[in-house]
Amino acid sequence: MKVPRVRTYIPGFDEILYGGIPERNIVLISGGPGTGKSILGKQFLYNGLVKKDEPGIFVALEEHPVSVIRSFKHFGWDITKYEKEGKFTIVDAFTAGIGSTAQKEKYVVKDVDNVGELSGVLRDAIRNLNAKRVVIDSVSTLYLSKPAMARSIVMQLKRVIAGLGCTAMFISQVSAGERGFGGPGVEHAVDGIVRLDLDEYEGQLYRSVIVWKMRDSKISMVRHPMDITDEGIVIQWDKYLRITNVKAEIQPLPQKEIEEMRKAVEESEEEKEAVQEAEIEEE
Ligand SMILES: Nc1ncnc2c1ncn2[C@@H]1O[C@H](COP(=O)(O)OP(=O)(O)OP(=O)(O)O)[C@@H](O)[C@H]1O
Repeated sequence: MKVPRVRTYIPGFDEILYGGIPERNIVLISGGPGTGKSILGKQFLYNGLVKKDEPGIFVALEEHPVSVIRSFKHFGWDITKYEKEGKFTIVDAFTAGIGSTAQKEKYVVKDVDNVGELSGVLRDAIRNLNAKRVVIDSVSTLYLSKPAMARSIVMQLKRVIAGLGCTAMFISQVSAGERGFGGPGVEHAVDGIVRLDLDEYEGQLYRSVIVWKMRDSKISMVRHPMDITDEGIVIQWDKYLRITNVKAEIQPLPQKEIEEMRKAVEESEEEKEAVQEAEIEEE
């Protein structure tokens, strides 16, 4: 059975996922510092609004809400327009409501150590906006001081988010050079894992992305080169990064695989349209 997909519209990302993220999946976006995790999450939300008119929520645990808006704007993504229309909001789990700007925020989590409070605020926000996309930046902040609780925290959030029909990215911070994605409890609890990397070879930094797992989906099995541009993230889905002991080089992917990915993306779009048409006819 074909699973409905949520297109990210991030150049190259839907291709390496063979059509997009399966609906209601919770995807861990894992990576070291500066690898582009936050940008990827923001682009996922912004594209949902622009391309599909799908409301979105950004849970800010690492950045002040003002900085969150600024970094959307840095890429030319006018998120305030959607905020005014009631289609986008920030859940402020950063300021604890302290400060004049913070007091204007509608959705504030006072105690981030209380996942019940966060889930409650998030549930209200999803219902009020009729949100379809959620990004938590970063989920690892929630269990930094209590790793044994990581799995139950992630499961509680997953129940609320997937239960209300949303698809989400959970950003997970790992140390530069660390091989894992966020601890065994979390890695098995989430539906998908995408890892962003920044590696140095011969004095040059290379950005890359690899899909480690995605429930109910075929995935690209190679590491793809990735760029951060003034318009956001661009994944070179038709190339892979070949790393040997001494060097890394960008290689083209076989044409057959390129065609298969391109076709899967086209089909997922056609299927969504067919479902929408069927729904309209039913009404
Ligand atoms: N316009 C741009 N062009 C190229 N690179 C950019 C641009 N804007 C930001 N970057 C790069 O994006 C990186 C930051 O990305 P992002 O904030 O998503 O990282 P992150 O993975 O969330 O990091 P952290 O976990 O440290 O917060 C910066 O290191 C910066 O070099």
